[in-house]
Amino acid sequence: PLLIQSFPAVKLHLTGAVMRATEVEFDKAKEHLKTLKNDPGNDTKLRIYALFKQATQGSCSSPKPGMLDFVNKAKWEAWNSLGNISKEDARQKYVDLVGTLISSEAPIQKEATTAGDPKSSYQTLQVTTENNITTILLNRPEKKNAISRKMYEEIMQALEQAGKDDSVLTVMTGSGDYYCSGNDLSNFTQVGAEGVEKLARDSGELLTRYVSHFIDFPKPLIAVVNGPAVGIAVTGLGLFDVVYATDRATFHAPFSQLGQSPEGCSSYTFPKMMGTAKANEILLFNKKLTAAQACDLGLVTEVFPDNTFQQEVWKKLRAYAKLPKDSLRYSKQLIRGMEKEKLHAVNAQECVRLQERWLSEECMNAIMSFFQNKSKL
Ligand SMILES: CCCCC/C=C/CC(=O)SCCNC(=O)CCNC(=O)[C@H](O)C(C)(C)COP(=O)(O)OP(=O)(O)OC[C@H]1O[C@@H](n2cnc3c(N)ncnc32)[C@H](O)[C@@H]1OP(=O)(O)O
Repeated sequence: PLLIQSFPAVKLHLTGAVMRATEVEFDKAKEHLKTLKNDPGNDTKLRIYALFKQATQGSCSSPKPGMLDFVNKAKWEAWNSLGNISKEDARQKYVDLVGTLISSEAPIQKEATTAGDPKSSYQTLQVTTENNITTILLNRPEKKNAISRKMYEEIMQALEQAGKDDSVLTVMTGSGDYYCSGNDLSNFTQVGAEGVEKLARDSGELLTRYVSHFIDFPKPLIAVVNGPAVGIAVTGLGLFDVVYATDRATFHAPFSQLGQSPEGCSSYTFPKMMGTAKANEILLFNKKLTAAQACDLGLVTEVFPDNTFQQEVWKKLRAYAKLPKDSLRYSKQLIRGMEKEKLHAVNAQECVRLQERWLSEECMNAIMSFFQNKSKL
């Protein structure tokens, strides 16, 4: 219902009848769509809309709406971008896309409502345990899962619980069309009576603790990157043990553009992983990577087609989660243990530099510019 309310055009078209071979599947997908609990985000809603139009009416032939008619122009562009794909192909893609959205919510709906379970008390996350896997779902899809102060605290709390619970693996993933758009820029606009210096100090302390939770996490930690990742959601990936990404994901760490500097230990993990020259393009010059490029550079373990991403990844993870828990834990300790001290030192150094950066004119201008709607990435 959330999806339908927020995108009335889709509702309008859901009433149309389609007399085709996949009619039953297509009709089922339309019904399933109405049961989605989480808003999948504008990009996905536009794709659903476009596939629906193509499946029911064929290629787009209507005139392009005017420049100022933003909503209809975005819808027209999404539909037009499907070109000449057949109605049958569009119908299949529609069914696949809805299936992916539903399956990404399925395990969550089953467990998140357990009465008295501390996992159900999060405001910015959904945390569930099933099949020996604890999943931390970043759950602010309307803000592209930007990490607010509350969310930083809740992720740390969820990691502490997951580190101690009976699960074998811990997974982090995003709700909606983004994995995560990085630090919530409004974290820097909430200046208290004690001024910006205090805000920068508190932010540095928060970030140091946040990154430390990843450095010290004792079990295999897996990122299921379901869409674009920005800023700290990219840099922190160097502290995960395995990173699976949809081919729709992009990886962007635009620090100099934002007047900031690298964090999440990326000033150490990225050059080590991919070589200094490649790391510099990303960390100094804001290069946005495709999923395939990120995989070639070693930041991503494997890339999957978007329409089978959830099925393929979760099948793999369920198999891994049957492996002996202690063996995995000790193996991770051997692989990562030697570097822990170094990583904590890098984290501390990065946070000191960031505290200075957050007080700089370069950074303040970039944040103001974003909120005045002048600059998106
Ligand atoms: C405690 C301090 C710790 C600091 C740690 C430091 C970390 C460094 C970083 O993480 S740097 C990266 C910071 N992130 C950004 O600069 C991303 C900013 N966002 C964008 O450029 C765009 O929103 C986008 C490209 C991610 C998505 O664009 P799109 O057009 O698809 O969607 P919208 O812009 O309409 O987004 C929907 C709403 O979400 C809000 N939003 C998205 N990202 C952020 C964000 N990072 N911070 C705050 N708000 C964000 C956006 O404003 C829209 O909100 P609205 O519907 O209320 O307008």
